[in-house]
Amino acid sequence: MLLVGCGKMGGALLDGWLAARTVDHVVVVEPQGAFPADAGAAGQRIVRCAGVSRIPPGFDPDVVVIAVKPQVMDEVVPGYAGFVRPGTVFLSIAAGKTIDYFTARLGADAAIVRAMPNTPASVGRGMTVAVPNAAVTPEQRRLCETLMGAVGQVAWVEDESMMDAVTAVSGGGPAYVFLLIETLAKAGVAAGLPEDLAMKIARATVAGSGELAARSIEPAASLRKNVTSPNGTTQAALEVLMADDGIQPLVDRAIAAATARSRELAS
Ligand SMILES: NC(=O)C1=CN([C@@H]2O[C@H](COP(=O)(O)OP(=O)(O)OC[C@H]3O[C@@H](n4cnc5c(N)ncnc54)[C@H](OP(=O)(O)O)[C@@H]3O)[C@@H](O)[C@H]2O)C=CC1
Ligand SMILES: O=C(O)[C@@H]1CCC=N1
Repeated sequence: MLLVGCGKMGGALLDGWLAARTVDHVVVVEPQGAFPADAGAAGQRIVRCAGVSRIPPGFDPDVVVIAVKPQVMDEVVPGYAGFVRPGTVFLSIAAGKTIDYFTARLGADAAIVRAMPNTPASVGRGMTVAVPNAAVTPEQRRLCETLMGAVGQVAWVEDESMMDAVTAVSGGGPAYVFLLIETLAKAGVAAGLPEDLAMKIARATVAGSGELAARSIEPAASLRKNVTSPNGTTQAALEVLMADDGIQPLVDRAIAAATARSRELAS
């Protein structure tokens, strides 16, 4: 594997792949980012290069993971056109950047999977949605499925235009959940709790609820109803959160803004 960019998301994926031992030989192109502490553990060879020109000659990766920011893509991607070979698939995790964007710079023969993972991949609980181009072979699709499946769940779509909304919902989703922890804790402080206790119970509640949602087969609405005693305290809160001007229109606006931003990043 060749990993181009090992920042927050590329690093999270590499952490997950190393922990799951999905990869054993990775060349990482990363100007100055941090490396996982266990990089190069027994049986794993992780080679770091400061730039594309430093990649060991003859290195022939089965997959090139593109994990740099969309804003530097124009200067980075053309440098990897030399890796377009029948046995190599490009796996982009960039927000906004379309398959056409990559074929314009790598050539029409390039096998490209556009994917959108999220940072819980670093603990094996990621969610990745992916779309392949016509040059991707069934074997390459399986390889990408194996990589993304090693760090969480995978869903494939055939309609690439869905990727903007996917980016808004699951790509950025962890940030909204962490914001929920912050807002719950702040509200707890406003209601009279000490800051450390408010943060502890907010974090544990979101983490525990996430785990319950992951393990339960009940729909989210049922899990919500299980907490909501008739005329109890949760109902009082939900009447505020589920009012016409409550959380739904706010989240609708947030997701619309992120979706629009993903479309803007395409060019
Ligand atoms: N963060 C997230 O939760 C998610 C991010 N993504 C996508 O992942 C991609 C990376 O985002 P993120 O990890 O957040 O960003 P980061 O800035 O954390 O990571 C990008 C990394 O690429 C490095 N880099 C810059 N130029 C080059 C280069 N020429 N060659 C190789 N590496 C280079 C950067 O180094 P330096 O800092 O030194 O410039 C940095 O470490 C983006 O396209 C984003 O849309 C997708 C899903 C979720
Ligand atoms: O904020 C971003 O643009 C990236 C894509 C999804 C999560 N982080």
